[in-house]
Amino acid sequence: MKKYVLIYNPVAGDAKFKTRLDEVIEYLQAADGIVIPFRTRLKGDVRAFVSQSKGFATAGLLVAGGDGTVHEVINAMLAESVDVPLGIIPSGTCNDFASHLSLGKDLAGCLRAVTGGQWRTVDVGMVNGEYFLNVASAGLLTSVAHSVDTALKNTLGRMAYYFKGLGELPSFRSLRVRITADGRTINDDILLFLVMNSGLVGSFPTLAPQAKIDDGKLDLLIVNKCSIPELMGLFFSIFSGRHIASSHIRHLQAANIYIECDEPVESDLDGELGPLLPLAISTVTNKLKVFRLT
Ligand SMILES: Nc1ncnc2c1ncn2[C@@H]1O[C@H](COP(=O)(O)OP(=O)(O)OP(=O)(O)O)[C@@H](O)[C@H]1O
Repeated sequence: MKKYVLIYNPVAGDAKFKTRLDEVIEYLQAADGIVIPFRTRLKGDVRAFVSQSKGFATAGLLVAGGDGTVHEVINAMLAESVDVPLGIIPSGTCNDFASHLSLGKDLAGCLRAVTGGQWRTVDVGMVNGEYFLNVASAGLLTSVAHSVDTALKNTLGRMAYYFKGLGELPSFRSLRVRITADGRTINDDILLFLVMNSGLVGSFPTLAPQAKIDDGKLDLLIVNKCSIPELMGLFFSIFSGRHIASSHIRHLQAANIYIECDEPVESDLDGELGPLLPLAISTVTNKLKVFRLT
């Protein structure tokens, strides 16, 4: 019998995943599996559960939630040296990393990836001692994911993010940053930066077209200071991938990135509140396995 644990966030996305637990149990049992479910509550309880369930979850660890829940789970797995594949059941608002893996809202499809037993190794990022799976960022729009009210997210979904983001535009000032990326130094007035693993962030699929989740590198995308009309133009050019060529954008790939700013700026890691700048970011390879579609 294959043994799994399932960590699920009851309030992620539209808060509906919890009504489908029976389907998950039925699917896994039909494939000779047994699962212990764990309902997330407060920050930190995931790590305690992962530590205690270590000897049980020999076939895999499953997570149902959004990018924030996956973030907590991978941090717990890596801190506790849990070396089993991770199965992602996307049920959050954006689910960027899962979308990059082509895991959609089809529950049976995600479970098929788990019971199929095929996995791949993916990179993770590390910033000031904490792991991130998809993105570390700071500046304009980057606090939106962790500052939007959960109830609003449950009802409006992604629109809640977009409304909140639009509200930030008129009052935002640029940040003076110094960035060192694999020995190259950049001094710029910027609106925001994103350090990406998959390149799929905020449901925009093409933010870093060259990004790969197993190349040992992270993709740094900087939006330099510009006017609101220029920013809006940039925003629309993302859909065609033309933003990369814009004079307001700087894009590079690096394995080690150090970002500092004169002000105490907050960062965001996978949609959760991250540490204040400065950020010492590096790529960690060959530490995390994820189930993949066959
Ligand atoms: N039982 C709970 N009640 C309230 N909040 C919870 C509970 N369990 C987890 N959380 C919080 O939910 C947040 C993570 O949500 P998650 O990011 O997975 O979903 P989302 O915000 O809907 O999706 P996404 O990040 O993909 O846009 C974390 O901040 C975590 O502390």
